[in-house]
Amino acid sequence: MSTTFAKRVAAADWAAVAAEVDDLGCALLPKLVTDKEAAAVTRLYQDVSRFRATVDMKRYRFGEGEYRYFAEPFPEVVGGLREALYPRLLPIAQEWWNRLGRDAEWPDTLGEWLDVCHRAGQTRPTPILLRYEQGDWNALHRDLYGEKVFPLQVVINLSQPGVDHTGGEFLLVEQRPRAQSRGTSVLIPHGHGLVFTTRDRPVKSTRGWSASPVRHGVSTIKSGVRFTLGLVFHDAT
Ligand SMILES: O=C(O)CCC(=O)C(=O)O
Ligand SMILES: [Fe+2]
Repeated sequence: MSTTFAKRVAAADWAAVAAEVDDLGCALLPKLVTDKEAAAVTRLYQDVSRFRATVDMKRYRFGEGEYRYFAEPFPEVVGGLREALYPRLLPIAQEWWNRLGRDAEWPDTLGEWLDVCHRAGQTRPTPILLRYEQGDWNALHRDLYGEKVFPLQVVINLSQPGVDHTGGEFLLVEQRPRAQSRGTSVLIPHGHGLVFTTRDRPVKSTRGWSASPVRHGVSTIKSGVRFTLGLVFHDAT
């Protein structure tokens, strides 16, 4: 079964993905979940036993909408994709830290990296299922949960833009050194992933590489409902 997810992830042109992430801070991935899987994961939202916590985004001023943190054991597609994506994102992360003169501490497999997180006290799982209804939105933010950070993450649109929802564009804002910020918006196709910068990334200037902080969010859902699966690669305190 894990080979299924590895194959889907391998279908991306990873050299092109790396180049685009270097250019824009984010890049679309191929279809990572089938329509059937997307519907099944969406349906899980109602089964509270599959989750460890629910967050009302308005209450924390995170925007409006709701999300739930998956509890272990994860649905196969969640665990399988997270594991298959990690080794593909790893060389990009390593190259970024190399450019920034930082120590790249991530081991070769997700399991080993999560052990590192756990030893540092970041023991709680971070995959989330988000639900946005009409009028909901996600404020620009960064998913940092402690000192241990993996610099890239993936979000998958379980809904079909233009059919299940209008609006609800993924937003990315990059703070450039000594300049105004740059914004990018992406309408993520049904079942596709988007890889994006979690905290900061190297940007080249005349003075060499410097780290540009990046934030992400979601524009207001104009109509319908939008469910997404968020895969962060570090665990939480
Ligand atoms: O719903 C989205 O597109 C983004 C959700 C999010 O903040 C995340 O995946 O970290
Ligand atoms: Fe996020």
